[in-house]
Amino acid sequence: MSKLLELGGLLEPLTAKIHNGTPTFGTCAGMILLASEVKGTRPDAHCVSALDITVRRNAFGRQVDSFETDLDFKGISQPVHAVFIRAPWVESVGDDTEVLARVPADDDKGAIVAVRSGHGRGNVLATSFHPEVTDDHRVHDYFVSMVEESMA
Ligand SMILES: NC(=O)CC[C@H](N)C(=O)O
Repeated sequence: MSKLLELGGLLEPLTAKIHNGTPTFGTCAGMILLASEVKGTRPDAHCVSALDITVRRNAFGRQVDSFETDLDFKGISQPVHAVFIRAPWVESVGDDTEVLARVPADDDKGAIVAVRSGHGRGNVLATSFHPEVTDDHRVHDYFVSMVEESMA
């Protein structure tokens, strides 16, 4: 993903736009791109460093280890059904990064799978899972609220 952005001359303007405050939501590979540190990636991969997080690519295993589960998501009242497709997880977060969801604690040690910058005020959201493949729009609604707050 970062290679294509670089080849297309988009990496620099996209990075600048995100750092200038444009609300941004990354899912899965998008989370990896937004991270400040990435484990298990190519040495020449770039990241946008819009979130102070360390992520590990393919952390839950190979394509056949893709799975679905229900998650508690901070700011959304009922559990969210989450689809993980060869997903990354977040290994650590900086002081200014809010953890919004983890996989259930008995699975994969309760790994962090949703984060937001700036403790409820930041403009950058990322999930390890793919809310765009379900009919549940609540995570997208959460992002729309972030966009509205950024314009208030
Ligand atoms: N569904 C996805 O976006 C998968 C991401 C991919 N496994 C990666 O590490 O780049």
